[in-house]
Amino acid sequence: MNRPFIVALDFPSMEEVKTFLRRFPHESLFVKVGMELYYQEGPAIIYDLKEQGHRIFLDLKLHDIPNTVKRAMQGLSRLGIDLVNVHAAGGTTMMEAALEGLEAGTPSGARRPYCIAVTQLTSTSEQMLHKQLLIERSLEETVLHYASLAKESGLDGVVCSAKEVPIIRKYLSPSFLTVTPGIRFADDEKNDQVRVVTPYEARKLGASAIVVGRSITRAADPYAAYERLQREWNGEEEQ
Ligand SMILES: O=c1ccn([C@@H]2O[C@H](COP(=O)(O)O)[C@@H](O)[C@H]2O)c(=O)[nH]1
Repeated sequence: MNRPFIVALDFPSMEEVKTFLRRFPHESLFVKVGMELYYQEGPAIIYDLKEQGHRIFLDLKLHDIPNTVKRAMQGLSRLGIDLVNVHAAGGTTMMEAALEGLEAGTPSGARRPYCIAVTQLTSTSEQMLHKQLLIERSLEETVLHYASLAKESGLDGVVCSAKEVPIIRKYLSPSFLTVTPGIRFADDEKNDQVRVVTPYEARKLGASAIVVGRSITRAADPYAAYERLQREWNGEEEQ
C-alpha cells in the first residue's frame, strides 16, 4: 500500500469531519469512514471526501447471507471508494459474493475497490475468544485460519492486529494486505482496544497499513499527532 496511514474519521457528522480536516489543509489523506459516520451521513460523505482528494476505506464490515452482501457491495462499489471490508466469519461463499458484487458495480475502466476481511476484532482478547465466542483455538491460529479463508475467496487482504502480521506473512503471500487497527502511542490509553501496538512496532511487524483513530482525532493537536505517527513509523522518533 503506497499510503500506510489510514485516519479513522469516527465522528457523528459531516460538520465535525470538516472541522477536523481543516487542521490538514494541504494533505490528501487516506481516511476511514465507519459505521458511526456513514449511518448518519450516507453516500454524501463519500462524495464530499472524494471531492477533497482523500482516498477512502469504507469500513462497514459486511456480514450477511451471500446474496445480500453481493447486492450491497454492488451499490457501494459505485461510490468510487478505494477499500471496503466484510467479516471473514461470513465464510467463503459470502466473501466470493462480495467480490462479485464489487466487480459488477465497478464502472467500466475503473479498478474495483480492494476488499479485505476482518479476522478477529482488535478489541477481542484470547479469553473472550474462548469464554464468550466458544472458539477453542488460539487467537493467532483463528486469525490465520480466517485470513486463509479470505485468501482462498480471492480477497486482497485482512484486518487484524499487527501482532498477527508475522504469521500471516509466513503462511500466506507477502503481497496479501494486512490492515491493522489497534494502534496506540506508548503514552496513550488503550480504551476498548486489546491487541494494541505502537506505530513503530506495527512497521517492524510488517503491517501493510495502520488505522489510527483516537490517537489522532482526540489529540490536542491532531496534525502534530499525525506527524508524530509518521516519524515513529519511520523509526525517526524514540518510542
Ligand atoms: O478489528 C478492528 C476493526 C476495525 N477497527 C476500527 O478501527 C478504528 C480504530 O480506532 P481507534 O480510535 O484508533 O481505536 C475504529 O474505527 C474501529 O471501528 C478496529 O479498531 N478494530
